[in-house]
Amino acid sequence: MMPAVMSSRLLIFGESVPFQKLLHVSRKAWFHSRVSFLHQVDRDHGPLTLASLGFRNIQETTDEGKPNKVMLKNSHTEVLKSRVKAVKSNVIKSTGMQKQEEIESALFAAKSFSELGLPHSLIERLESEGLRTPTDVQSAAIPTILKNQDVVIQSYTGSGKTLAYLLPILSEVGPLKKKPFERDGEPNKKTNIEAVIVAPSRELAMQIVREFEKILGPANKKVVQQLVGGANRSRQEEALRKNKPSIIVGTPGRISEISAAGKLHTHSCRYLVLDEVDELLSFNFREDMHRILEHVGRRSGADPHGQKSQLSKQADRQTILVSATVPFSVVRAARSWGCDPLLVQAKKVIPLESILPSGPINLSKPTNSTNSASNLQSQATVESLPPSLKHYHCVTKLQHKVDTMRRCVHALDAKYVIAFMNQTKQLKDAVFKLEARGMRAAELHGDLGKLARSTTLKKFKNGEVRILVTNELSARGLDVAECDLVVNLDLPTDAIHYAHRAGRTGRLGRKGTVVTMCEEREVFVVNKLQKQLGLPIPACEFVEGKLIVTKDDEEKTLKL
Ligand SMILES: Nc1ncnc2c1ncn2[C@@H]1O[C@H](COP(=O)(O)OP(=O)(O)OP(=O)(O)O)[C@@H](O)[C@H]1O
Repeated sequence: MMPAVMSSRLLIFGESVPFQKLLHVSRKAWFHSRVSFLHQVDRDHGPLTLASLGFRNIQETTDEGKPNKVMLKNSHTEVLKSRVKAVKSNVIKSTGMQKQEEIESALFAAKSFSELGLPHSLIERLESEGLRTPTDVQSAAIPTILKNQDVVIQSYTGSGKTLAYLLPILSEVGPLKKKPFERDGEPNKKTNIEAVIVAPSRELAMQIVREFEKILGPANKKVVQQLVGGANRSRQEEALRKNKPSIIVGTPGRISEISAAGKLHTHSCRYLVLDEVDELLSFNFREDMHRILEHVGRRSGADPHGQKSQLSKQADRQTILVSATVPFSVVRAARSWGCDPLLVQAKKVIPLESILPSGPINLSKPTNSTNSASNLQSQATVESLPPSLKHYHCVTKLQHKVDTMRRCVHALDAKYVIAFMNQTKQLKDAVFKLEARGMRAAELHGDLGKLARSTTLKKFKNGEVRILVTNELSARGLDVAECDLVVNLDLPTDAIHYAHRAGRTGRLGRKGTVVTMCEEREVFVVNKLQKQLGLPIPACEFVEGKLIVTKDDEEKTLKL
């Protein structure tokens, strides 16, 4: 039995850490079990996010009173602690053994990128792009990744998670990397592909490529190459051969296809990043993700099923998992794919081992034992949404939804609107109606060709199109800073989908509004979302060009 220690705020008796056990299971078997777990969670309990999970903010010990693996791996977080100011100290008195951790209470807020251990060349590039101050999640993630830790990065939409992993990678890979004298040890030998970044959609992968190119500068564009589906594969293979990029960014299908054809050599790759990892765990990507996880940063010739070879293989690459929403399936996958991974959030870095599948606890908010599971789960999902967002719902008949949206756009004087629908046919009809009423609208969905999709996105970004009517394709990752209104013309399937859709507005601290249109019979779904998200979504109407919150709802939501 593992003794559990009580903190002043938490009392959680834990599961035994499954990591060692997992090492005995063939990788294929556990990958598939992760996938089915994700589906199980979604089906049975609705969406789970990280903060809906339990944390042990304590160090554990073995029966003999020796520190266990969790304790030993915390030297890094100790280092981080020394760099930051602890805002609160939890004095944990335990049964005779044990140091304590205050990792969760440390405040990570660097005032400049130069405080984070990045090379000068990279900081110069950041400055020339007008990037001076890191966001909270960047302050926490960059030094952690630079210490070669496997990590799961979780923070709300639009908080800058891309640069949080991109900068430490560019610090070690490509022309801006640390000079030998800036490093602690010997410079690494140049390998072929040094970093692989996987994203679930073409648009997101292309956006990540643009972010890399922006930081690398025009002279170094060839360091990074995109391998996305829907584009000419032989041209991509030719570019790989000619340009010898150090970093590739792509979608699972295309990366695994080119890898299977023997045209992509990633065995000595140092970084594997899975952006929107919870989406990448979905059934659709299972085969391709399996291949990527088996090959990237894995030396060939090793026995894929032996425990020893798996351990040595695990040390070969650094695995970085990223999303605003992290269900427990991701936590388990991270433990299996990585080596003692850390969870990095905006203001805390904690060992992933300390997260439990039960008892949703959010350490950033005071809690007590009387909190219901749904309340705690709600707090969890809130962490995936920017705090500056305003949420409303509007009850309307199905046939009036588009007109109501038009009035909503006028009432809020929104300039960049993203409207989500679930079916392509209805989506096209909505665009038709909007255009007929003189609004500049365009459709964006998977049935469109690559060129049409990128042209539409460009038009939306440069303001030619005011309302982008789209589906789940655009819910994740799409970064249009100016987007000031998100409208759900159809309800999202669950709170996680709501969070990603909503997160297209209010990016990086900007203001944003989310309005969900629903029929009378659908109001119960909105009520459920309110509970799961732990935030008020009051009813509103659009009267005389103004958004008016319904009186009853104002009172109800105040009680939330
Ligand atoms: N330190 C910074 N200073 C200024 N702008 C930044 C900084 N970090 C990131 N940004 C910008 O903020 C925007 C949002 O960043 P990013 O897309 O990485 O967010 P995200 O957390 O990954 O969001 P999502 O979860 O929706 O994918 C981007 O346009 C990015 O260039």
